[in-house]
Amino acid sequence: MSKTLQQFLAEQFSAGNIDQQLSDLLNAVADLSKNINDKVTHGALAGVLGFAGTDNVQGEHQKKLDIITNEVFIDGVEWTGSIAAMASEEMDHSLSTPAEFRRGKYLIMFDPLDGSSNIDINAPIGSIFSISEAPEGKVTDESFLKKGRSQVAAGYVMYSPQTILTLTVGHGVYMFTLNLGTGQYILTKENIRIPEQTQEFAINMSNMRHWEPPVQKYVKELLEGETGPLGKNFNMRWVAAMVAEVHRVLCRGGIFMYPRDNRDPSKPGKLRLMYEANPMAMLIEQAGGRATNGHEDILDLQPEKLHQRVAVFLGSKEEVDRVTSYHKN
Ligand SMILES: O=P(O)(O)OC[C@H]1O[C@](O)(COP(=O)(O)O)[C@@H](O)[C@@H]1O
Ligand SMILES: [Mg+2]
Ligand SMILES: [Mg+2]
Repeated sequence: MSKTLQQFLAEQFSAGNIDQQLSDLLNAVADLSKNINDKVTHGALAGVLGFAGTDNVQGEHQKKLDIITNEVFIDGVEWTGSIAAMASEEMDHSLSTPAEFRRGKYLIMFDPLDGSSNIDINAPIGSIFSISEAPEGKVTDESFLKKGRSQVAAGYVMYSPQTILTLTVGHGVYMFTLNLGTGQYILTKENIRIPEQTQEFAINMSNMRHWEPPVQKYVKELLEGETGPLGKNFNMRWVAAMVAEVHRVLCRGGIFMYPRDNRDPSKPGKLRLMYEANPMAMLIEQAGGRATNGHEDILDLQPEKLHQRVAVFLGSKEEVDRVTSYHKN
């Protein structure tokens, strides 16, 4: 018989890997993702496409779906009794659990809609979440600034031909596919392992002239293929949604890179540490891969700001080791 997400979480609870509050929270995230999936699937019919006419704290133009999915996340988790506060790409500051709901022991951070530029062209998009324990007492933005290694659960939902929820609670990586007939997430892949070697890379090549020397050198070698020092040909992919790139890496290996570049020194990379890089790094490490910022493992970085950006190199270990070592020279 196929295993549902609820059954999987009940097993993880029995094994002592998660407590009741975390189980409730993960079930709530799964439920709200079905709501997002519904809106995404209906697109123009649901009136969710196009710009909202507002900017987020990072100065990015918000799409209607960025705002709608942020509200779906808030409504979906605030009542669970599992969280003390939440933070999101789309909110300037963290939000404590409203007084009418029971305060729980966890913090959740999310990118409610990842891959915003794909929304209007009906290409893959997703949601990313990271869960850690809340401190005692009042929660502020600073309470969220803990190393990624302290996450107790992380995952993403990918809205594409299939809707897939990928999850780790620190004991391997599991994928669940949404059965649209029954509305249940069914376990479809378990104990995912990323091959150590790969011949596939993903990077936005249009930024090449802005990259730092180690990345220039590495990508040049990738492009030289079997005639270069790496001695093998590489294929390239770019979906423009981190969720889809990480999903591909988890399914068949590869290296995904979003390096820092020299356009704006105040922005060390494009991706956000707290609700993009950290949860993805936890999934990647749990699947036997590696995730660095070119210098250190992402999970060991001490965050300084809620919306901090970071360079990202993640995926098959051999290639992430290589590009990371180039940063040392
Ligand atoms: O515009 P580019 O350079 O292709 O960037 C794509 C990257 O930006 C992102 O879309 C940023 O995430 P948001 O859509 O949540 O802002 C990543 O998912 C993706 O990897
Ligand atoms: Mg994103
Ligand atoms: Mg987003």
